[in-house]
Amino acid sequence: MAFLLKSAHVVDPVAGIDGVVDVKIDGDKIAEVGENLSAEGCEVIDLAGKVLVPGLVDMHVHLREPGYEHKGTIESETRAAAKGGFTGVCSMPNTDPVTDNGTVIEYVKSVAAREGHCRVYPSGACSKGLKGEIIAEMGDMVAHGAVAFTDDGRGVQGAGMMRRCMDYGKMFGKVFMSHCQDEDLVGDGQVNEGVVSTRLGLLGWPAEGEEIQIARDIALARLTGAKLHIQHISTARGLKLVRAAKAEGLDVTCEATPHHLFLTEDALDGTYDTRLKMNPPLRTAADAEALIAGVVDGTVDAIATDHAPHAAWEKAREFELAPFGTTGIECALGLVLTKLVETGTIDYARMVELMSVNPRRILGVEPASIAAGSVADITVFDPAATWTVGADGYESKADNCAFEGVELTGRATDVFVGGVRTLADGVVC
Ligand SMILES: NC(=O)N[C@@H](CC(=O)O)C(=O)O
Ligand SMILES: [Zn+2]
Ligand SMILES: [Zn+2]
Repeated sequence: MAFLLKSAHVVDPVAGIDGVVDVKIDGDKIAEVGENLSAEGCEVIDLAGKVLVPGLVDMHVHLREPGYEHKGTIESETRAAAKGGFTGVCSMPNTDPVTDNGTVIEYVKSVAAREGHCRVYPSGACSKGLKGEIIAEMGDMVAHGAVAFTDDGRGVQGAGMMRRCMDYGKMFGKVFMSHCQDEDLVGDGQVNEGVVSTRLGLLGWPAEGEEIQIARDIALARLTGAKLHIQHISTARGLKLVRAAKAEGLDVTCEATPHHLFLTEDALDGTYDTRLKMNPPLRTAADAEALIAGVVDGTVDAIATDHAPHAAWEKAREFELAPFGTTGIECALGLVLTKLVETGTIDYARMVELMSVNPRRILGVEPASIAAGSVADITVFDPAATWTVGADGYESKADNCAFEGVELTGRATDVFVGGVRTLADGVVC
């Protein structure tokens, strides 16, 4: 199938484009980029007023399948990804069975190939069963297509175990993605430890419970030479550790989520809203400010959602009993456009780095560019579309979105994955 995408404002910092041009797709590749391209043999899509960028990749997503299909499925959550403007997601291994061997990787891939609405890049566990005791079948998982190792949902608790995982797993060349949470220190912590936890009478989850493992894993990356990526970073001091590691020349990257950038613990005050319960917890305004500064100065490499669907009945419990996690993949682009681009904090090119170029690079998956010969993974959005999160429901099976009710400007309209249309004028295909 050939498409001529006409008159969009194309932004691609890698190809060095920032202007109105046509893009021709032929089969799974971009055939031509330029002015006034011929429409012969093409379905023409007029994108005047829209912005066209290399396909967005969310490097931190919980698809829940296999095992937790009551929360979400590969079909429903990749549908949510397409609606949000994403061409690919990295799936997390805290499934049941845990994604800790090649067979489960193969299962995720095969369901995604059959039912998925975007590319799925599976991550594999560091340890069997996420227990932190025995190294998972890393080589087997990589042979079947795992792109990264992580025990996300938990951190690897033992420093010696993490060192052995890195020492062994680094030969496969994949990145180690760390969920930093010292379980001994965090215990049953529910929300950020401080004024708000005291006022709400909830057990505190101290910043140090995250920072200790960030520091530890940076030290272990130095010791072993493994590539390290810090997941859902949430504190100012944690970010400072990453900045110092980069200055030292270590191969260390990090991601921040929209909820840690744009929400703070203050949102919890007086609400006990379980949609605002997640790991790591919402932190202070000073932490969020520091993260945004990191997005601007390059310390934060990627914006990833940690999309974590849960069933309504699971979240409709007392705060202490509700599971941790918020959905976010359907509103992430709108949030970044509204809160970072419209405000002049970053430009479109930086947004593309954070949501497309860097996630692909860190995961080591095929790059996508708006250039002839590149794979046709493309995201198109209307920067002027105003909408309210959750007002027309969600494509995700879950509705535990921390941003429900927030008014945004900017929304994905069209998505192509390998030249196949997965979102057409706002409707998932
Ligand atoms: N972030 C969360 O609060 N929850 C995630 C797990 C995780 O990312 O650690 C989940 O699987 O629900
Ligand atoms: Zn996590
Ligand atoms: Zn996660």
